[in-house]
Amino acid sequence: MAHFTVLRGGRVLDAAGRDAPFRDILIEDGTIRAIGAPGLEAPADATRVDASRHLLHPGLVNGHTHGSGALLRGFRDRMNLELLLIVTPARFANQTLQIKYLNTYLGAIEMALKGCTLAYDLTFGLPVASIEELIVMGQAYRDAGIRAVMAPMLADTSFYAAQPGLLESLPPELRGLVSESGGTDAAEILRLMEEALRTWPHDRDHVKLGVAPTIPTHCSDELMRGSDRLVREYGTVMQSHIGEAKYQVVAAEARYGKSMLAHVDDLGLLGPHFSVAHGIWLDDDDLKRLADKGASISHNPGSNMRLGSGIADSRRMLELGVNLAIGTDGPASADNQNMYEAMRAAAQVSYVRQPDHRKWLTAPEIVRAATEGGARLAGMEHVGVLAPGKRADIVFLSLEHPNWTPINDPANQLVLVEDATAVRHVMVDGRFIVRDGRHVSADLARLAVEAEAARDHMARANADAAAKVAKLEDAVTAFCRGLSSKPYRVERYAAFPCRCEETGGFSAEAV
Ligand SMILES: Nc1nc2[nH]cnc2c(=O)[nH]1
Repeated sequence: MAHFTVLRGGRVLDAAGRDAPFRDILIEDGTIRAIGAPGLEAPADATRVDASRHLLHPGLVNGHTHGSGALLRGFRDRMNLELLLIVTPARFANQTLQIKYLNTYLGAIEMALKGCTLAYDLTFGLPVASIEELIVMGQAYRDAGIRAVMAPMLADTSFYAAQPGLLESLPPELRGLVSESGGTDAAEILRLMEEALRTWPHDRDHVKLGVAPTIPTHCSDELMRGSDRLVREYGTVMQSHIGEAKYQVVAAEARYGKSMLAHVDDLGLLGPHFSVAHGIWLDDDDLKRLADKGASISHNPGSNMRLGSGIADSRRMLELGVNLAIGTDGPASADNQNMYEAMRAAAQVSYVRQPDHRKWLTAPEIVRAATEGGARLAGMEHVGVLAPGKRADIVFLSLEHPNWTPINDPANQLVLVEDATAVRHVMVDGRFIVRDGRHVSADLARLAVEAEAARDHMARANADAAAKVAKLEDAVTAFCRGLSSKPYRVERYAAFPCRCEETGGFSAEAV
C-alpha cells in the first residue's frame, strides 16, 4: 500500500530562486506527487510533517569529490596540484577495507549533515581497490543515506610518465625513486571495470557505478576508448579531470598536438554522460565542443583556489551552453565537504574573475548549478528539483537561525549567507536522514575514535613511501613551474595569480 507524507507550512524555494512562497508538499512512496498552496489535499492517513518556520530547498548535489580522502582533511598547506598528485597517493596507500569504508562514510555523513544528498565520487581506482571493496564503499553511501555516483579513477600511465620530459629532468639519484609504469595495463583495468559494472549490486538510483579515466594524460588512448565503450554499453556516466592546472594542459598539448579536451573529443568520448572536473584551462573551442555534445563541467572553486590552479570562467561556460555543476573536490584538496561554501566560493570567484559585474554569476544560477545542474551531470535526473515526479530529496533550513533573520532574498541568502549551520532536517526519498541537526544513525563519537586510529595506521604504514616522495618534491614542482611558464592558448585566463606570474599576470585581454 502506498505511503503518503505531507509537509505542511514550509516556504519552498521557487524555480527562479528569488521567492519562497508558503507551499505544502505531498510525497507518495518517496516521490513528490504535488506541491500546492497551504491546505493541499492529502490522504487522511498521510504522515504529517510540520515544516513551518523552515525554508525547503532541493538536496544539494556535489558534482565532484573524492570519498577516499576524508581522513586527509586539512592535510598540509602550500600544496599545488602536482604536489597533491605525488604526495597524497604515498600518504594514502595501505588502507584496510575498514579504512576505505570509514573514509567514504565520513565524507558521506559530513555531506548529509551539510545538506548534500548526491555526490559524484571519484573513488579509488581498479585495481587499487578491489571490486568487493568498491561495493563496501558503495554501502557506506547507502548507510549514510545519500545518493552517489562512484567512479573508480582509472590510470595506466604514471604521473612521471604523463609529463613528457619530467623523468629525464630528474637528477640521476632521484630517478630510481619513481616508477614509469602506471601499474596495471589497460586491458586488465578494463576487464575489472566491466566486471564491476556487470555485477554492481547497489540500486543504481541510489549508488551507481561510473567510470573515471582520471586525467587523460595519465591514461593510454586504449584505456580512454575502452572506458567509453563501457560507459555506453552499461548506460552510465564518465568524469575526468581536464584543464585543471596549466602545467597539465601544456604537457597535453605537447603530447597530442592539440588541447587535452580536443583529444578527448576526437577519441569520441564526449556526450551528455560526460563531465569535466575543474575545466579551468579550457578555451572557447573546448567549451563549444562540450556544449555541442551536451556535456557538463563540475566547477570546483574552493579546490581551484586551495591548489592555486586558477579561476575557471564559469560565465563563459554558461554563455556557450555547457551544463554547469558545482563541486567541493575531495577533502585532501578542499578539506571540508560543504556545498554551501562551494556555492559561495563560486559566486565570489566569479566576481573577481569578471571585470563587468553584469556578467557575474547570479545566486539563482549558482543554486541551479548546485542542484539541477549537478543532477544532470550525475545522470540522476530523478532528483535536483522540487517538482511533481521527482524524488523527495529535501533540505529543511531553520528560518529561526540568524542566517535567515530576516529573509531578504532566498537565493542570495542560500549562496552568500548560509554555511550549513541552519540545516535542521534532510530527507532522501521522503525519509529523514538528518533530523534536528543529527544524522539519524551515525555515531559521531565512535567515528572520531576510529578516524584517529585510522590516521595513525596510515601514517605508520606509509612513512617510508612519504619520505621517498618528499625527496622528489622540489624537482617535480620546478619542472611543472617550467611548463606553467610556457605560453598557452588560454593565456587570458592567467588573469589571476594562479601560479602564472611568470606569464605576466593580468593580460590586456582579461581587462
Ligand atoms: N584536485 C584533484 N585533482 C586530481 N586529479 C587527479 N586526482 C585528483 C585529485 O585527487 N584532486
